[in-house]
Amino acid sequence: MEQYIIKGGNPLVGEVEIGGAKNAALAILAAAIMTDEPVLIENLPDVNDINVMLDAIAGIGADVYRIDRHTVRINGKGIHDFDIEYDYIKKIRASYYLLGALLGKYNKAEVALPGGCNIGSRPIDQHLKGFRALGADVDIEHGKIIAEADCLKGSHIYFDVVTVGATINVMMAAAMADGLTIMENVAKEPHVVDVANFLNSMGANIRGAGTDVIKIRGVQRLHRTEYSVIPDQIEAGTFMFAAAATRGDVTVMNVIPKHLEATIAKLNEIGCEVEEFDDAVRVVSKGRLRSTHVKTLPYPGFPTDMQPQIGVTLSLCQGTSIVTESIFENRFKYLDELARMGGVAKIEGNSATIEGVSKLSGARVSAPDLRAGAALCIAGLAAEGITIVDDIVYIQRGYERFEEKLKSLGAVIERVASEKEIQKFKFKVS
Ligand SMILES: CC(=O)N[C@H]1[C@@H](OP(=O)(O)OP(=O)(O)OC[C@H]2O[C@@H](n3ccc(=O)[nH]c3=O)[C@H](O)[C@@H]2O)O[C@H](CO)[C@@H](O)[C@@H]1O
Ligand SMILES: C=C(OP(=O)(O)O)C(=O)O
Repeated sequence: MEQYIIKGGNPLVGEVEIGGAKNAALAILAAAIMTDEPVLIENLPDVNDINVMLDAIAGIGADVYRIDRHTVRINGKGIHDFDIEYDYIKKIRASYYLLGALLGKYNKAEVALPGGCNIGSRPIDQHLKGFRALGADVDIEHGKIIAEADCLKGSHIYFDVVTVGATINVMMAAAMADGLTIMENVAKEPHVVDVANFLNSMGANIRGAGTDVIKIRGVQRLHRTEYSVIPDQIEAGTFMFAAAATRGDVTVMNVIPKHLEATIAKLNEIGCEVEEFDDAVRVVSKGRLRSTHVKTLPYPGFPTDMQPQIGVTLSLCQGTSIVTESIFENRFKYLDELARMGGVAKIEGNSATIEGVSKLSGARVSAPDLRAGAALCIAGLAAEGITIVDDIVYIQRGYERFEEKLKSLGAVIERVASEKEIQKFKFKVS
């Protein structure tokens, strides 16, 4: 098992290139199999979840040709199997997108119940409600979701909760249904818009993505396209909070500043200077930062996927901050790990009260999930002494060359795989 070992205390300084959005790319890869013509996708992040999705679609017969680390050509013509057996696919959340894609194209799909980070109970009832409204029979048997329809028919669907996954999944299936689908109370995240744009570039007729109501007029076939995935707002935000927590000066490059508004607002509130450019944002963090309150909400609210990163930063701000997690009930596990480093927080229900401390001290901690793992690395970078982060396999699900990017900003961090390497690192930096 690999670990990160970090010697904290260096302010992060410099420029860092942000990759394509994992959560947009995963849905786009699934949607790419909905045509029998070749689709070229650029700006893919080279992370584990993407590789699992590529293997899964190749496993059912799609032609997958990796042009380079960030570009792939996919042709769904050869798909011969609508049953996703592939062992790893059930471990990723986005496996559920293959249901919408296969159901839309072939009117049938069998996919293992999805996994993903253990951040809450994560039901998929709204996905199934949407498929059923389109006329599919949906059952769960032996750990698999089995969906089938004679013919999908457009429908009027009101989602009971705002869900990114169900919005995208049902949108994919409806793209090839007969007639008009109207989806209300949908998610407005940038990746919902990106997937709609991608499907439209293949000939779909989807209007309203980015608002509360999406209207989809089904088409009979989709066609070839070339598409570049949007930048990852969560990767960008992670580096922005790393700059804040280490009192650094970091410019995140290749971003869409509009997608980062909630993050920028919170950085301003705690006392960072934030400068916006056309496709870059600079964060300068000087002196002691001050506390603030934050509540996670669907976009354009503050993203739940950035809650651990701001939580760690707030633990180094003067005063008391309250963090309210309104999307997933189990996203505070990083605070228990942070306590080993001197962090002070009290969790009550879906709120954490974080008392700012003047310093954190390095310790051995475990990444409980993807974003919590990244947040603990931020803590290690800001702390005095050496931090070891175990279970970085979670971080590798969603961050490309994380340690290399951090190193380019002056961080002292290594990816190691044994106690011997840990000792070697300690000797080198002592
Ligand atoms: C692979 C991927 O893109 N994952 C993202 C996706 O997860 P995911 O698609 O799982 O998250 P959703 O947006 O669907 O979930 C939002 C809320 O709706 C609830 N819900 C969801 C579906 C459903 O059928 N029933 C239901 O009650 C969930 O429990 C949660 O409280 O969006 C989350 C919210 O932005 C992000 O944290 C995840 O990083
Ligand atoms: C929680 C996340 O991913 P997943 O939904 O795939 O678990 C995430 O990207 O922060």
